Amino acid sequence: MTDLVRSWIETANDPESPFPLNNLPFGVFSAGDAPRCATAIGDKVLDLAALQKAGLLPDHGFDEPALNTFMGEGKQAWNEVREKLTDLLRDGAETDAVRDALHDMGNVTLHLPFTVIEYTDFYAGRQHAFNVGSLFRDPANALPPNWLHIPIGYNGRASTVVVSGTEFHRPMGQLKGPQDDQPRFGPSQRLDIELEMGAVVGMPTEMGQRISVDQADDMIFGYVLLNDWSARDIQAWEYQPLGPFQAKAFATTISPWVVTKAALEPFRCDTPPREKELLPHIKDTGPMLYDIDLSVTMTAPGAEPTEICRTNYNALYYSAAQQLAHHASSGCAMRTGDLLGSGTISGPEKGTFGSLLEMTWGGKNPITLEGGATRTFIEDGDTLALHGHAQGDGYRVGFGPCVGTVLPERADRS
Ligand SMILES: O=C(O)/C=C/C(=O)CC(=O)CC(=O)O
Ligand SMILES: [Ca+2]
Ligand SMILES: [Mg+2]
Repeated sequence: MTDLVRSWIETANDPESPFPLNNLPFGVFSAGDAPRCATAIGDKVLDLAALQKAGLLPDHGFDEPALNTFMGEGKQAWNEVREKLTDLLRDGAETDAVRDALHDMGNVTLHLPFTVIEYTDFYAGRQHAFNVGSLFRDPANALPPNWLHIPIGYNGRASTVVVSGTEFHRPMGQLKGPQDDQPRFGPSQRLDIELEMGAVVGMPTEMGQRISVDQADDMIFGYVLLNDWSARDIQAWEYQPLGPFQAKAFATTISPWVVTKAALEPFRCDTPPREKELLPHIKDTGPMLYDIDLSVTMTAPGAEPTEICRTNYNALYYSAAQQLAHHASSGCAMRTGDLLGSGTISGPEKGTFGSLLEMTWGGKNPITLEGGATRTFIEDGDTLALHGHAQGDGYRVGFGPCVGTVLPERADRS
């Protein structure tokens, strides 16, 4: 485990700060002007477009309103910028040029950090797959027969991936409960969250090109928190045989900062023991997961937040590198700005489940929130927030907020 790298920006040295010099995540901000690329340091946002203009950083398109140009340049460029920023921000290195490019985090707007080109969602949490299989199908055969061999996924929607803080309306859809003769069209009554992490693809592949797990790992630029909002009633009626469609297409929230693989390197850890030997194209090549503490809070209107789940990214069965290697294995081209959802992260016991569907066991066991309200699924005005950080020795690597508030359904159709 590495130690805290001290910065001349004092708030970055606070052991509770999500953004010490060890982190240096990438995002996009504006301060009443044009969005451009930034990093976070302590309670400040550092304008990378300004540093690029001043000649303190090479031109990686930091003046653009998305990180895609930089993300497509690959590992060497990513690491060079990280080293340069570390030199500029290190304790004792204070300069006017860098000080002038800082903004208070509280005074800026954070935007979607990159243009999401495509969004694929996986299903790599073993306990989640077991729980959902038990609830939707048959507890005796909860895990599908392919699950221990393939990182199962489906192609989701990039069009509705939004940055933390974006509100959205309750989704409408076709609903048919087990007791109903006919489906009807209406607002979802079983709106849920999914606690996931997103892997952000930096380097692309060509159509037909196959990659090893290690090559896939090198292509990943970094990670975000990801809430894959899910309408369980729409899902239950629509999902066979082609998988989720409208049930997960209406909104997906990500955190505003992409935490780089370099920052997470000290927190690498092993995948779990393999119950079936994996095929060569996705075999483990070393520690492939990360030790990242994750939690979820739920807040009813006017009340204080309640922590409803605490778990760890290391509860997954497949790593993002294995998912990416599998994704490209047929010859599918992967592109800069592809977003891969990990799948819902649920640990083995109660209190570690990453969706309300599991926490309330299909809506049968309500949970009680601060202020006394009870919930099975999400009600209008509720706010859900994912939190995540890797804990180092005297510092932490945080992801920033991943928050969304659900508004009532839209009355109109326009
Ligand atoms: O019916 C199923 O088994 C799948 C259920 C899901 O909710 C799929 C999904 O979003 C995968 C995940 O987040 O783990
Ligand atoms: Ca999901
Ligand atoms: Mg340019």
